Amino acid sequence: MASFVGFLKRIKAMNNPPRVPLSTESAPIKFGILGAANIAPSALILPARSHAEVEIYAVAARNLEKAQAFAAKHGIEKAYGGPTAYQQLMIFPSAELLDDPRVVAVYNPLPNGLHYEWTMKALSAGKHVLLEKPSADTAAETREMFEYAEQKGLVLLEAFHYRFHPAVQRVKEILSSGELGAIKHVEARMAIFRGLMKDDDIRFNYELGGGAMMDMGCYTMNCLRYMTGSEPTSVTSATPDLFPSKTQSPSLVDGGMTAELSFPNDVTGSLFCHLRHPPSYFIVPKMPELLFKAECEGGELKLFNFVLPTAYHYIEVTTKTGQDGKGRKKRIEKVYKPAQDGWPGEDWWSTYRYQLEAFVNKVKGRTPQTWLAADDAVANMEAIEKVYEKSGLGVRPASKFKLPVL
Ligand SMILES: NC(=O)C1=CN([C@@H]2O[C@H](COP(=O)(O)OP(=O)(O)OC[C@H]3O[C@@H](n4cnc5c(N)ncnc54)[C@H](OP(=O)(O)O)[C@@H]3O)[C@@H](O)[C@H]2O)C=CC1
Ligand SMILES: O=C1OC[C@@H](O)[C@H](O)[C@H]1O
Repeated sequence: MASFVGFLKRIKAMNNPPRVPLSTESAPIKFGILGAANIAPSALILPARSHAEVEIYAVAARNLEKAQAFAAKHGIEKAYGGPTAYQQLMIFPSAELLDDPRVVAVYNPLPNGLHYEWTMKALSAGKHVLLEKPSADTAAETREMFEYAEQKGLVLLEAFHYRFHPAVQRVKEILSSGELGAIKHVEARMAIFRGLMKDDDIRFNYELGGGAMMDMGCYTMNCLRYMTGSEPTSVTSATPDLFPSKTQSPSLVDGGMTAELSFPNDVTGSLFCHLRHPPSYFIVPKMPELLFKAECEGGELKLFNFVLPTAYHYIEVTTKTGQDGKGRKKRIEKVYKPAQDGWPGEDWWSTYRYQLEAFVNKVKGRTPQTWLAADDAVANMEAIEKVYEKSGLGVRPASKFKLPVL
């Protein structure tokens, strides 16, 4: 009962976070959002409310009314709209989002296939970028974006928000502590049932970098790599469940993907992701899946809900031999707040709120509690490419955009 009440309280506070006044001592970072994206409220606008150094200042959408409605709904001062809203074209006189000198950081939640183009443009305009996952369509694009950010002295973060949550970090700590011995096998699963996502969702659009492996698969791959602390040496099998495209035959879009991987030191990995998991017995919707599991020499560990642990999660640790040397022992841990003194966090902080804390610290030149470096983003994309190559679908089409050399 207490845990159910706790769940309700966390959900309520996460969705209605307290509004803190903007800092008068440290200039708030003014964010501009590219696209009135569905994910923007959860991933940035709500988390920003409880951060004194963040102001969601501008939004740009391809349609002015949409931009204005979004701005009005979320209390955003500036709305840019129309075909040049994301950035001014030379022939148009009005300055738009990326040309607005007040915008310090850009949140890029555009479809995957547009991540590279608009991140490069944002960096070129001198903005820090919080970039949605997966970082781009290809590893080469990812590398280029991070190299460019480095060259410009700007912060670029691929928004793998789950990595900032204390529960996920606790799992990593347990696995690294040696308590369970060497990891032998890891598995990550993320799936939702068919019907939840419409067929015209950006996630099923090949040209926009669609596919389950890009969307949910990027988390599963990231999680396997993070928890093992290594890169897959090979993809031993990759089986797509094709999305029945009306415009592409044969379809190159995976509605779901199952892959088997090899990691160094004889560690094996499995991943499963599905955006339209078919019902059981043709009619019974399957439960959503959000699981990370590690089988180790001395026991096993399960983390239920590794992607959105704030709502609810549990870490189940089973040791083969207890400390007295006998039998199996099982314990459950739940970690909603950082264990280490000095790091801020509330049990209702979403993964996105923890991520925003780190992003702001980085922009402000402070050391974040944790971070995802450029190499991590590139390696994740390389591993996704390996899965697509093995599956026969091939990597997603690279962007045609090239940053003009001035
Ligand atoms: N971190 C997380 O938990 C999550 C991350 N994501 C990631 O965020 C990104 C966006 O996802 P989501 O918010 O669901 O996406 P939406 O379907 O809301 O699309 C995002 C925006 O893309 C813009 N857009 C630009 N060009 C196109 C085009 N050709 N077709 C469709 N839209 C276009 C639209 O902007 P406009 O308003 O200008 O029309 C739209 O608002 C993806 O990369 C996804 O992987 C998504 C969900 C969760
Ligand atoms: O967190 C998420 O959950 C649902 C997905 O489709 C989305 O893109 C992802 O980021």
